[in-house]
Amino acid sequence: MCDTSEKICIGFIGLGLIGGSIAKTLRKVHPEYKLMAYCRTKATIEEAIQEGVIDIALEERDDRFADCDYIFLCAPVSTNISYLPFVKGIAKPGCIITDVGSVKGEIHQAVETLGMTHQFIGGHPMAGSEKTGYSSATDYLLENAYYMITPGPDVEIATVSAFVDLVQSLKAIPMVLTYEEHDYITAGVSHLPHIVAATLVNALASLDTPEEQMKTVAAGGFKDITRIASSSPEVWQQICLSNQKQLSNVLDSYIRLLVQAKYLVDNKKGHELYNMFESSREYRNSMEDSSYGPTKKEYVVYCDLLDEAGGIAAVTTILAINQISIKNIGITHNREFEEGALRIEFYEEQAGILARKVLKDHGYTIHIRN
Ligand SMILES: NC(=O)c1ccc[n+]([C@@H]2O[C@H](COP(=O)([O-])OP(=O)(O)OC[C@H]3O[C@@H](n4cnc5c(N)ncnc54)[C@H](O)[C@@H]3O)[C@@H](O)[C@H]2O)c1
Ligand SMILES: O=C(O)C(=O)CC1(C(=O)O)C=CC(O)C=C1
Repeated sequence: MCDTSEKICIGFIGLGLIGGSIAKTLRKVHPEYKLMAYCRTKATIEEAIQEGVIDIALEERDDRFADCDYIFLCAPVSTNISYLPFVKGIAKPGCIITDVGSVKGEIHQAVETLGMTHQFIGGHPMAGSEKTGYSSATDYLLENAYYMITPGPDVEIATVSAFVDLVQSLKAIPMVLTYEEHDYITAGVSHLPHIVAATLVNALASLDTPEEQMKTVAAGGFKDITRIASSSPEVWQQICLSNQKQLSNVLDSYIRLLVQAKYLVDNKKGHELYNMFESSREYRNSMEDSSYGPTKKEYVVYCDLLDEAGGIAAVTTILAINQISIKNIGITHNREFEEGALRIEFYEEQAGILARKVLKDHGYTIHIRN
């Protein structure tokens, strides 16, 4: 589909966390591409141009969208749908319109109504964060993340293939599926957890003492499970409204499990409570690191422990002296490593790279896991 003799041109509507991360990654891996964007906030586009990520700032309904080979809709889900009539009118023949929205059913239905099924490929990177905006976007957010792709029924196979290649070039892992499958899966694995996190935080707020002692002592457990409660209300309001049916179904199943858990507590059903925690532990432990979304392999360093007392303390001290923050640390007993190795997880890719260097400089053997 794309005319490869010309520079590939990609346009964005919305340049926040996800649009910004795709643009930054494209700039890194395809420096020759022409990138253009419209963003509601003028300061954002100015920043993106200054950084060399975006070449051309566009107005909201700019004629120059007609030059694009791909147009990425990167606003909240219903807002993306509202831009379809405009992009349909402006897109040149062969231009593929894609989106990054967390729900796919409604946009595919709108695409069908508008007669755009030959030019729309739904997309959804399963990576993100509770943060919003271009300033939180990175050129590595999508790395090792599944990127779900829901092609319109009339898109040519070669065109889907070219899009899959584009996604792969961003170091994401393409997964092609139907929009119905997509919306069922994401209702369970993403939309329900956001409702659980939001309601859990709201429950704590209403249960807390006047002195806010719960808030004061809230530790790792509460914070781990509620990070995503800080996500954008605008983005999540639209997701919940858009995936209403599937979300309502998974909420029903979840509420049944909560009612069951209350019954086990109320009736002191020790054996059943044990089973509940045992089965959740088994399933959770069976998940791969690579499915942890933004916790990328690059953020994890494995190193052999030197044979000395206080081995872990020595490593953490070296990292602390170099001002490298650790997210998590522990010994891993994996067949890949003969004796077991220290697994150190970092918040950022850069921290992992620096840690590898300083630990090597101190004589540690570093393992890269593929
Ligand atoms: N946040 C995540 O973790 C995540 C992950 C994958 C996909 N998504 C999806 O990506 C999309 C964008 O989310 P985000 O996290 O980047 O949000 P964000 O708030 O960081 O960015 C949203 C962008 O859309 C623009 N925008 C908002 N309303 C607009 C309007 N009415 N007209 C024009 N532009 C408008 C904003 O200016 C901003 O550039 C959403 O559809 C969301 O479902 C989010
Ligand atoms: O890691 C996070 O903060 C996210 O919420 C990312 C997350 C999710 O896993 O639910 C959020 C929305 C998406 O559409 C995809 C990914």
